[in-house]
Amino acid sequence: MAELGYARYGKDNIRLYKVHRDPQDPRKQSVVEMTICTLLEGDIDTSYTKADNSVVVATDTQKQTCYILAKQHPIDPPEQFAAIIANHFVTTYSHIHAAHVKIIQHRWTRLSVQGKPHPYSFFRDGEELRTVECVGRDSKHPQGAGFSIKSGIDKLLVLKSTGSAFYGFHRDEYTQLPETWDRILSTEVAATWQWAPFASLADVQAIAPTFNKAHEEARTITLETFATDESASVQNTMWKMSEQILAAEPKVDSVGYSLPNKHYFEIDLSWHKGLKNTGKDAEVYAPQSNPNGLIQCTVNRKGLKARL
Ligand SMILES: O=c1[nH]c(=O)c2[nH]c(=O)[nH]c2[nH]1
Repeated sequence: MAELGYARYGKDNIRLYKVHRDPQDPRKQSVVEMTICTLLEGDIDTSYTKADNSVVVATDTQKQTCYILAKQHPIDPPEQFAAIIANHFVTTYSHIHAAHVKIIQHRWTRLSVQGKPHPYSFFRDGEELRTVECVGRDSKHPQGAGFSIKSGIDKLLVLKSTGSAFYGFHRDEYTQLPETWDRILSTEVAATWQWAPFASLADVQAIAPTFNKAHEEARTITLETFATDESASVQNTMWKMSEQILAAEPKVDSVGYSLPNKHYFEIDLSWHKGLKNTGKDAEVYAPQSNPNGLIQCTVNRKGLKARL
């Protein structure tokens, strides 16, 4: 009559902070703060259907494991740390066949005092996040053993006050939007890049420095393309960003963007003494919270579609 479909369980919102002290000067420090989600899959159906807790690696155990692994291993880059956690679960427990690990890394940027980087003080320079989604599988998993890793940037808020147009779009009896050759463009960037599959943890570890390099490249490409592209549309600008990330990082199979179009409406003030505030005279705008456009795409490296 009933059978279990989707079944995963774990600990969400595991908050973790790690300090690194310079061995030469222990007051010279760097810090990383992250929020982790672990979800396990495997031969766990009986915990749902038969109240059999013997197959349950408690969610508290999953949390403690993250702390212990953080003590024993580097947590930078987060891609490698996510793979270390996933690998632990699928190799330690023979009935766990996949571990899904998400990491959100929060910003702590070193602050400067009188122009000099301070050895142990940091500030939150924006809500931008670095993200990782890693799945580690053992050989009993239907997809076979290996690691899939998707890196990303989230909540990166940007605005340009000109250099964006939107015209030539389809018009019919439902269309009210006028064409524009000069508009404000603002979005909160969510970008992801999917790495080619890894056969083992050792393969992930072998390219560890590439993860930070790719993050920097993707961030720079996103920001610089946003700024310099004479944008014809959000669609076309995000395509240009995606193409460049694929070109910059050969081990990336596909790139995805999800960009809300955060509208700023012109305000007609002509009712007040003929004040000119539209078209080329527009200076005061009304930022809109909703509704917003939402433009998404995934751009694949040519020839790889089959494996994604
Ligand atoms: O860049 C844009 N893409 C759209 O698809 C769209 N639709 C819309 O109303 N404004 C915009 N802007």
